[in-house]
Amino acid sequence: MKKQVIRIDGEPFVFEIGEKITIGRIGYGANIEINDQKVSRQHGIIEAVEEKVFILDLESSNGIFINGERVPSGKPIQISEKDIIKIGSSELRLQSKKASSEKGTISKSFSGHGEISKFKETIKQKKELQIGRLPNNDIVFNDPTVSRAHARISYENNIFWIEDLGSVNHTYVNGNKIKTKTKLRDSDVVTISFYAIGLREGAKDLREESNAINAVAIQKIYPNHKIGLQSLSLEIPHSSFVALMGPSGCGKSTLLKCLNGDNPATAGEVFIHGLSLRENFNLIKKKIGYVPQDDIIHKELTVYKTLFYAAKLRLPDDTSNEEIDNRINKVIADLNLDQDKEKGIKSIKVGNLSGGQRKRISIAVELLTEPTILFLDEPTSPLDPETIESFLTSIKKLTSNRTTIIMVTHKPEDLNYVDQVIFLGVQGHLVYKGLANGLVSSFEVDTIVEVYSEMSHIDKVKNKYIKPNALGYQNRADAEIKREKPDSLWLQLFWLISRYLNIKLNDRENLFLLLAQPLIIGGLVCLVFNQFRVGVLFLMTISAIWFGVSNSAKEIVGELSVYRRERMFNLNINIYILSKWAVLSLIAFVQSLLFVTIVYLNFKYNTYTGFDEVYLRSFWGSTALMFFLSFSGSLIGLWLSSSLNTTEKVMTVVPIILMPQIMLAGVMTKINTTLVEVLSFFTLGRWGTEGFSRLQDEASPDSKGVIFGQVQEFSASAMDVLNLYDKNLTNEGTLIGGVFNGFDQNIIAILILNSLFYMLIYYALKKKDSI
Ligand SMILES: Nc1ncnc2c1ncn2[C@@H]1O[C@H](COP(=O)(O)OP(=O)(O)OP(=O)(O)O)[C@@H](O)[C@H]1O
Repeated sequence: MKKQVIRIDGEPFVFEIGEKITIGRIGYGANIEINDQKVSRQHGIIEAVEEKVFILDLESSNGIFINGERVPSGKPIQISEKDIIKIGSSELRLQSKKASSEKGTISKSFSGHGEISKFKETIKQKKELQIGRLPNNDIVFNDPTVSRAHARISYENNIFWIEDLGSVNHTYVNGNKIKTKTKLRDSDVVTISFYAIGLREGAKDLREESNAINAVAIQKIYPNHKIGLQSLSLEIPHSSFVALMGPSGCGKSTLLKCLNGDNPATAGEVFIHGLSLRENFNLIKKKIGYVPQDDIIHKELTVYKTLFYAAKLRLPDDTSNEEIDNRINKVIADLNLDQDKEKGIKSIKVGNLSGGQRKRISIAVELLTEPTILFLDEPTSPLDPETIESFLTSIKKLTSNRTTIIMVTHKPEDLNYVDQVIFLGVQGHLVYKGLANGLVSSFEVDTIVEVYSEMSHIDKVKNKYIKPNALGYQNRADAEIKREKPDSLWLQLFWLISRYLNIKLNDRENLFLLLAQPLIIGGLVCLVFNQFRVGVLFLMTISAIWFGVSNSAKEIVGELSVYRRERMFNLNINIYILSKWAVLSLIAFVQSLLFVTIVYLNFKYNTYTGFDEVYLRSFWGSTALMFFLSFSGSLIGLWLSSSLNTTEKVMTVVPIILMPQIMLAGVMTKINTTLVEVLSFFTLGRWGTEGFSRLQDEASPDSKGVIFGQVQEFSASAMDVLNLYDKNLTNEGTLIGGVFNGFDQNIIAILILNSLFYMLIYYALKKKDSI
């Protein structure tokens, strides 16, 4: 339906062609109410007949003036964008359509669906209207980002009020989140997800009104001064399927990330369904689906669990399991993933699916939130032609559900499925936007391959460059985007831990190896040491550190695409680190327990060692220390995993981190210079071995033992026995003095190192944020 916009004292009011709009004094049920005693109760009418708009004076007392002249009453007068219409002290102007579409801002008003004056009356009569997702509300917005009971509009003491009912995604008035019950004026616009409500006009879905995307003069310059995108403007209508093409490195992914907020433009502004991406990022991010080039799912989980955890992490907390089940079934059906009803895809592990199915599961994850725009970065690249056909057919079907799809592709055959094409030439120049079948002819060539070849030459690209039209636009790219916390940090932690545990438990082979590690290494320690000595403690320390580092080193780098996508959505960095740490600690505990049990039993009951009194003392103390060292090691591993971008690099660096733990522990060789001592402060190897020795020292009674085959009396403790073998681990070193001279102090030293590693992990993860 075509629309016209009239501005009343600057406030827009949208109406449909063919609709009669009444103008009158406030309180008398007119469509446009003016708060002015000079305005009659029924003052005039505005009506649009096709492209022409007329105004009629209903024999009002004080008349209607056009450009200073009073119009005769009872006679429709045609008005244009240039006319200034005065009614009482208010000024009305017909809005230029050109201006509204170029500026790309949302019209703040509503179609009204013929209910314009009734809305206020309804609130007055009912005293309050509740808005929410469930059918028992007075106004139902059936969308996962709307809470069950989201907000309430009420009428008290002749004033209209709006109040948020503790919703997950909040209620906004004129773009500002409301925290308390707030007065609602006629001109105010309440937004809840992509729905808007105004007193004058009632409720409407913003997605029906405006382009899915309006990009106004956006440009991207990377911090290294590389130009990612030359200034360009774009309008993408809703429910369209758009291909984004261009030669390698021309800026397709850059454009995609500017449009979806993953890495925003450095100039210009993007509007999603009329809402500024920057100002409304926290809302918009929940209604955008984005599947980057890499899959955003874990191979170890089943399809159902993948979707279940994604739903738990992304949908509002008040979404019931039944609603989640329904959504999972719907997205599976929407993507044609339920064809094999017999076997059922839900129980299959993602790792056992084909590339095409995996891509669809990544998309299914995104569809759970019913995104209004779906961004896909080269989804068809790894697929064979037959799979592409069924894949794109199911993707295209989504547009009939009001989803707009923007897909980066290199494949000319993909154009058979899309409505529009955006083509970028080298160095980020926009050279074509329009219908798919007009692409080749617009370049006066015969094939798409030729378009690629032409647009790889900068001189040809410059001739075709479509400069942006951004008249009157103010650059607001500096406006700050604040990330919102997830609804509940505890729930996020709970679901992340639960998912991570599931991933670990489902990877049976790896789990078996993790548990085999302490048994094999612990067994070897018992085998090679026929007497309990400091070397055993040293190896316990190094094993603990090694377990921690190796368990965690691949854990972040291996799921970087999942991390990035979830971070963009609402992942909290501290919660993410804690979830990793919690599960890794559990593994570390089991490993430590197994290791210590073997060593303890061996040296206590294996008489071959010849020591009655010297064995691993303090079973639980040793287990606790080994566990503590192992989870400290896992922080080192997580730090490597978060700061390096490939698993290969991480594995290369692991020995560089591990060797100093061995060399600087004071066991292989004496700590005999200040420099070595200072360096040893930064190793867990040093504090761990020393801690173990002190633990033994404190836990052992003065003892008697067999050394070098002779029974000797010891006035001191087992620690001295150990030191008879190796005096290297001493505190005779220069700097240590009395500061860390004790078991407690060893623990404090490790805690200090842990804090340092934690900060390094946080910093490395934070650095991955583009906004
Ligand atoms: N984070 C970044 N920092 C600096 N330069 C970047 C960054 N990301 C991309 N670029 C540069 O911006 C240009 C556009 O890159 P982009 O990845 O958007 O191209 P593309 O068209 O998607 O490439 P491809 O088809 O190969 O995926 C390239 O020259 C690239 O090197």
